[in-house]
Amino acid sequence: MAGVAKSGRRAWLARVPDSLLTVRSLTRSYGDHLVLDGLDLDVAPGEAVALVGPNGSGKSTLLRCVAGVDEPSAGTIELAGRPLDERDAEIRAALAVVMDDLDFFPDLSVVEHLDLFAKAHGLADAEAQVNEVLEEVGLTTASAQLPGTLSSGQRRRLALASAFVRPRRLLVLDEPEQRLDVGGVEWLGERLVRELADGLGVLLASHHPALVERVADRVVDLGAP
Ligand SMILES: Nc1ncnc2c1ncn2[C@@H]1O[C@H](COP(=O)(O)OP(=O)(O)OP(=O)(O)O)[C@@H](O)[C@H]1O
Repeated sequence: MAGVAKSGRRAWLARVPDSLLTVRSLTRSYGDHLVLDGLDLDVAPGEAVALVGPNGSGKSTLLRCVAGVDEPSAGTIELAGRPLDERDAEIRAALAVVMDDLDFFPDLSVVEHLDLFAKAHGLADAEAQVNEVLEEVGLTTASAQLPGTLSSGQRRRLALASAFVRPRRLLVLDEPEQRLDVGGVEWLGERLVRELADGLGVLLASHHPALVERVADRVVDLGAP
């Protein structure tokens, strides 16, 4: 499957040449441990690229570099032709990230978290958007709860919901299927397919072959020799 665009469902992608995410010669080492060695990667609008590979092969490292929370040792990352820089408001507005290590404000409820994300990004209809996403991820009845009182799967749903209440052009998702129940993974796949149909780009790392098969146009195996 690697490097091969799926035909049919999104065959029109062949006519969308612009790269949303452009990674060139990306190298990341920790001390003398070379994790990523001169990696090139493109994600086009409406395209999903899945990173697969064994534990420790560098998937999260790559995603952290793309998310701007880790510094490449060498190489360049551009989003819609602009160098990745979290001080750039357009970059911040374009990039929605859900990483492996979930991070919440302990004193903000579920609905307050989503409000914060929506309002921070200047969403005009923040309340309606938040309510819609709460319903979609099944957290309406838990909306007044603090993150610490949620189950681990509910916390994952909250993290995903935060990405869907804000503007975005590229979704960066590190093992988004983690801790979701069967229905949750089903919903996630369906939601990502809708995001792709709306022209968003998706870069995800996953250990869930069925999710990868469902959403990914291309698979990059970081464990391949
Ligand atoms: N801050 C760090 N300092 C030192 N080594 C690190 C650091 N971050 C990651 N590494 C190393 O980089 C390698 C790649 O880690 P990474 O988390 O990217 O793997 P992964 O493919 O996401 O694995 P998994 O499937 O387990 O999530 C590992 O050997 C890890 O120990």
